Amino acid sequence: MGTFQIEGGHSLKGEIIPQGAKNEALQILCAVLLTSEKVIIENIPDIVDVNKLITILENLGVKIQKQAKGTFSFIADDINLSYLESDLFKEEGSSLRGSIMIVGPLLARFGKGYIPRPGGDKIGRRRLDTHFQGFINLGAEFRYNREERFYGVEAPEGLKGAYMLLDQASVTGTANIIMAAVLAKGTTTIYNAACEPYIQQLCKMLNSMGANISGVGSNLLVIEGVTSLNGCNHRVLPDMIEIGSWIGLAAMTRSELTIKDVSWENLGIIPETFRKLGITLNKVGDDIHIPAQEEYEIQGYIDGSILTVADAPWPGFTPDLLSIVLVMCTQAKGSVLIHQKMFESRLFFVDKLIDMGAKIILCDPHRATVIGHNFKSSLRATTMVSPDIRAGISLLIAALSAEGNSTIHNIEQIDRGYENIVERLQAIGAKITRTDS
Ligand SMILES: CC(=O)N[C@H]1[C@@H](OP(=O)(O)OP(=O)(O)OC[C@H]2O[C@@H](n3ccc(=O)[nH]c3=O)[C@H](O)[C@@H]2O)O[C@H](CO)[C@@H](O)[C@@H]1O
Ligand SMILES: C=C(OP(=O)(O)O)C(=O)O
Repeated sequence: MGTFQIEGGHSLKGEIIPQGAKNEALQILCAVLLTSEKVIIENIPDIVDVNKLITILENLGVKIQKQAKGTFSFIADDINLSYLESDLFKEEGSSLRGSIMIVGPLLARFGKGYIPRPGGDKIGRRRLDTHFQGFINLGAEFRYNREERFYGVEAPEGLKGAYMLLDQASVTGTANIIMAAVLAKGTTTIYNAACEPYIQQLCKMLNSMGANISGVGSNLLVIEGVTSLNGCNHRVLPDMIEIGSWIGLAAMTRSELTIKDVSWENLGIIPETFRKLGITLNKVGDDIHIPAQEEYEIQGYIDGSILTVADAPWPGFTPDLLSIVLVMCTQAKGSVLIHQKMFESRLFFVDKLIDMGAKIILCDPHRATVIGHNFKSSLRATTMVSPDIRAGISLLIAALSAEGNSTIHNIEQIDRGYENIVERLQAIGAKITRTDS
């Protein structure tokens, strides 16, 4: 188990370059299975979840070559479908959430797709009905082995386009159905589609491969099926969740930071949400410049009532930044209600912040009220265990702000989604070291 040792209470300074987006990369990597031609992807983050998916692709027979840091070529011209029935696949496929998105492309191209119950954060129920109902709508037969928790879809005669209204705007579900539908016969209409930048990027990539998807960026996608797709070059966007994490870090440590090349146009409501919490964000070209701020004051509503930050499908605020916003508010001037609507077990980590001296009331599993200290008293250093990826980075930010030495165990959770974090934080002045045992 890996551990971070952190000496907190120091302000940081400098530039930080965001990695490529984890959740986009996971979709884009699965899409290489849709063609036998060469696909080149740039800006792939070097993080555990992405590397696990690359291993799965390798075991499926995809020829993969590293061309430069973050740039790989993929050729899926000789796929080994027997891997899907192996014990190795049961182990590897269940170790991350993103593996679920190999099912759509495999079903579309080879008429069958299997997956063990995928892993990912333990942050509440994470059902897969939207994915499989979508495949059934396209004509696939579905089976589920309850004992082994193993899912399968088959369509020996091929898929047929259909109209569907998704029961929820699932991000990976929409990606999976899109990847199945691009090679289906006829027209598929997906209403209540998720439209996060991850999905928009996937659609752009698929269109550049010869797919015919319209409505990109909206919740109504129309896909005219084609018989085959060709290769392409694709570049993954900067990770908006990492960008939000660095904004939270700058605020909590009262540091001046510049986050480079953030792709402002793809950040949606994220900058405005941080501004409502009193953070100054300057747009300098495509960078975010955050000046060192002695304090940041949470704005109220026009009628004077307390601000709520809640998650929602895009263009709403992403649930993956709520833990970071929460930790940041522990030192804000004012109070806020954090409402995590999507996941029912994602706020329990606040116990650790309460141990550190934060003023938080967990109202119920979905809602927490935070009363900021306005830096009148700092958080206390402590020893903690990272429960999930975003709680993990939030605890790390708390530790960097707290006076004294903190220890965070189970940092493998953070490794899932943050590249080379120790070196990158050290480069801006953080006192952090890592031990692995
Ligand atoms: C690998 C990957 O890309 N993971 C992301 C993806 O997970 P993932 O695609 O697994 O998440 P889903 O979008 O399917 O659903 C997330 C949760 O929100 C609930 N839900 C979803 C849509 C909706 O309209 N109403 C609703 O209540 C679902 O029931 C579920 O509990 O999207 C999540 C939601 O942005 C992010 O937290 C994850 O980081
Ligand atoms: C919940 C997340 O990831 P995953 O869906 O891969 O568990 C996340 O990135 O915050």
